[in-house]
Amino acid sequence: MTDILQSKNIPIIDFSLFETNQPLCAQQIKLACENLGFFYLKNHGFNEKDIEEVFHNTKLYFDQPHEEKQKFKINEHYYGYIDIRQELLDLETQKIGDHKESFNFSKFNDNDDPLAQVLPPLFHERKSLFSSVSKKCHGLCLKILQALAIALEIPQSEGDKYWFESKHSYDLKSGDCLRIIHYPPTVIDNDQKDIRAGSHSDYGSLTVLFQKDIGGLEIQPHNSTEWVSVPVIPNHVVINVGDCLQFWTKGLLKSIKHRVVFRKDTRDLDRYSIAYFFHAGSDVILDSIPSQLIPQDNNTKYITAGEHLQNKLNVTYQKIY
Ligand SMILES: O=C(O)CCC(=O)C(=O)O
Ligand SMILES: [Fe+2]
Repeated sequence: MTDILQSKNIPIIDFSLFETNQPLCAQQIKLACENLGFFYLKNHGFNEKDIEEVFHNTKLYFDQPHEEKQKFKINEHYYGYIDIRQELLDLETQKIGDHKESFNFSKFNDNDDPLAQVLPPLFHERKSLFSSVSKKCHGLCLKILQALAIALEIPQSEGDKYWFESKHSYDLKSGDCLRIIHYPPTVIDNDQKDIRAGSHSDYGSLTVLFQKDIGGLEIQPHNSTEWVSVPVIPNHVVINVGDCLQFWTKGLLKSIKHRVVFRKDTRDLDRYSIAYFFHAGSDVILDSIPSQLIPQDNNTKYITAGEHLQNKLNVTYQKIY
């Protein structure tokens, strides 16, 4: 209950509005992205059974022996298994890596791509489930970007509501990734600071996040030092803006910091989450930006074109290899 109260400032948007009242849906999404960059969606169109199945297989996968998981460890494209403490998201304050393990899936292309990710047997057998959820996440993000383009009034000459969409086709080469995450209970005693996922912002366009049962996700609103809990609300997904969208809109839409902490009541329990990181095609990120995306009276310090994203990418690679 406390959690729900704490989350009162995080908007909950009914996504059935996208079909019934697109202008209203567009305004609500734009407002949420301008203020907090984080919001819940209900009536998002996912089949709850599919999401349950993904969580079920996520647990089965991480329950396997360590050697089994290591057989498909993270590759140079950032797909595969990432071990506990291998990723460190907050370089400034963390002394040890995140207390989590994860598995990154690349996009699922139907053609026989010789470079396609080779999946562990457990996932290979359930490829159609993971492929369908990955594509649904991608499709949902495209709709959210359409809503944003409507609210930002991108003119027809620039591609109107399809401006963002043209840069995010499923077949473009991009950093898109479906990630399953397991946060085991902490093994460090209470006096030492341990964290499930250090403070960071996501560097793509949007992230779709499915939480289940165990909370711990927190956000730090823009210009604030406070951390606000993002509790689990059954059948709701969490959406957040990434750095790329903040960059394209010169800070109008906010990519804010978030982290996953050990809460006292659940520090002894395993936590699982599923995230979809939605990215623009690598070759089109720096294409020209319609002037409508540049707010007229914005005091936000601009992020330098591309450098920020590049830095983030380099950081990601450095900490793994
Ligand atoms: O597991 C979560 O709730 C959040 C994970 C996250 O922020 C990330 O992997 O970027
Ligand atoms: Fe994140």
